[in-house]
Amino acid sequence: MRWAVVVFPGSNCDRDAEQAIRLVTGDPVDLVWHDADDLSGYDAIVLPGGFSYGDYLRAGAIARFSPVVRAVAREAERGKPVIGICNGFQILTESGLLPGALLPNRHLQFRCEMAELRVETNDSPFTRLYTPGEVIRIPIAHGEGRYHAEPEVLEELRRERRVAFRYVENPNGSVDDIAGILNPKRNVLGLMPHPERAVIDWMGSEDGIRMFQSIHAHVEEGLSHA
Ligand SMILES: NC(=O)CC[C@H](N)C(=O)O
Repeated sequence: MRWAVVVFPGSNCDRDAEQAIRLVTGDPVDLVWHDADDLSGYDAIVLPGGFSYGDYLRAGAIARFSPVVRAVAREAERGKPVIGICNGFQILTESGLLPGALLPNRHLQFRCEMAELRVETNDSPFTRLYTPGEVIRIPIAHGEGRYHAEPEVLEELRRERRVAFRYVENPNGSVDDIAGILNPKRNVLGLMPHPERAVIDWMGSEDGIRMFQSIHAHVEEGLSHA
């Protein structure tokens, strides 16, 4: 399988994601500039963290107009796994691929620290190698990570078990302690914590490894049945 890590002007976790995926899966990974309008050659797509367009207006609000976002939507529609990490999550909500919005942290501080997350479902291509209820450690680094959604949307997320991760201790004021959510088809995940920063012992946690392994296993299974 082949991965695309999309690079926007201002992305700064693209190389970390690329290296983490290579290390964990051994798969080929391409860094793809945001003016690409065709991602059909890729099996999994990563929107990495950073400050696309300097977070001007609102994080992700300008990046959503990049040509690549239409290509991401097309591949997501075809069922390919798309993971938006931090700024990638912000771009996914701004572009309507995931519901809700990411607002400035309640305390207005940028938080860069280890976070404990509860895995809420393993029914997704991103979480199949975790155990529901398991607590994992994945770092956060954001200023605009407070997840917000209208009550009807929250109700739907809960009913459809589309909250993938919750914070054990809420670091930013996110509604319902939400750290990551899935789309209705469960092939698009947005999460504020950074799994690519938790793949080697010296990083303080290796709990991100299984996220990339999960995606790899999901895609390879699909390819072997194709
Ligand atoms: N590491 C990230 O992607 C965080 C940056 C993000 N734009 C923010 O909310 O501050």
